[in-house]
Amino acid sequence: MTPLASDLDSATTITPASKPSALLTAIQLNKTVQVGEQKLSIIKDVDIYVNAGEFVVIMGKSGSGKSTLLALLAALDYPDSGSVELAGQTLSNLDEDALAVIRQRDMGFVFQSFHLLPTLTVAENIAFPLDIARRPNKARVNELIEAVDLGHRRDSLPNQLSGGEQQRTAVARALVSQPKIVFADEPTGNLDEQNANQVMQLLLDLRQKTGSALVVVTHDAALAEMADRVITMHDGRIVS
Ligand SMILES: Nc1ncnc2c1ncn2[C@@H]1O[C@H](COP(=O)(O)OP(=O)(O)OP(=O)(O)O)[C@@H](O)[C@H]1O
Repeated sequence: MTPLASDLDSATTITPASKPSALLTAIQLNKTVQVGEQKLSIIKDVDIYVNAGEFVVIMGKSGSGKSTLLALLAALDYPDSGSVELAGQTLSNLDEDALAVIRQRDMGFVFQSFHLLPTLTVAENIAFPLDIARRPNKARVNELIEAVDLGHRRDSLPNQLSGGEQQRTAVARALVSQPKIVFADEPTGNLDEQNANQVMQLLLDLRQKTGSALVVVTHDAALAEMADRVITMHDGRIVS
């Protein structure tokens, strides 16, 4: 049977070779905020890409726009203009419900202030991304609890944990569903040096096992040395 023209079209356009190779691509991102009567431009013409499995660090002075950029890349905030694409899907024009599905399925998050659910135990917090995606997996949760060395605290609530233990829980939660990409905003910012090193090492070890890409905003030069690529921001722009 002769193929229809539309079949030929789709066969020629959806080949792996024709897809962009980067996992995450942001093009010409701009973001302004209203401060009193003034519109302040805080992200300016930012182009960025992250490859699958890559570890990218975003550095820059306080106020340079790092956290805002991370929020735009993770589709936690909308740009004024420009687009963000994850695994070939444009995020910038999806509604909140569609974004929530993508965040659950493809993304993990680690924040400076841990953001654990206060009424859930360590084990329940770690299981949460799998449970809300209706893919419960006890064995995987147990594996992650052991990997972050919290077997003895699995039934504790977050307020019964030290800062390091809370962040180790958050790291396990971020990676439990083997997301395509993990975003971390100052993940070691609230920890002493020893705990910071331990949390970072766990994040890197787990990321290696899952193959997830990792984008980290940090002031930590030691962390930047471990990255595949360091992006430096100044006044809302990428300068290197
Ligand atoms: N909602 C907002 N309203 C007004 N100004 C904002 C808002 N969000 C961010 N800003 C400003 O935008 C700039 C960039 O902020 P952002 O938090 O992204 O910087 P940062 O590089 O992450 O800083 P830090 O290292 O201190 O966390 C700052 O000058 C900040 O004050």
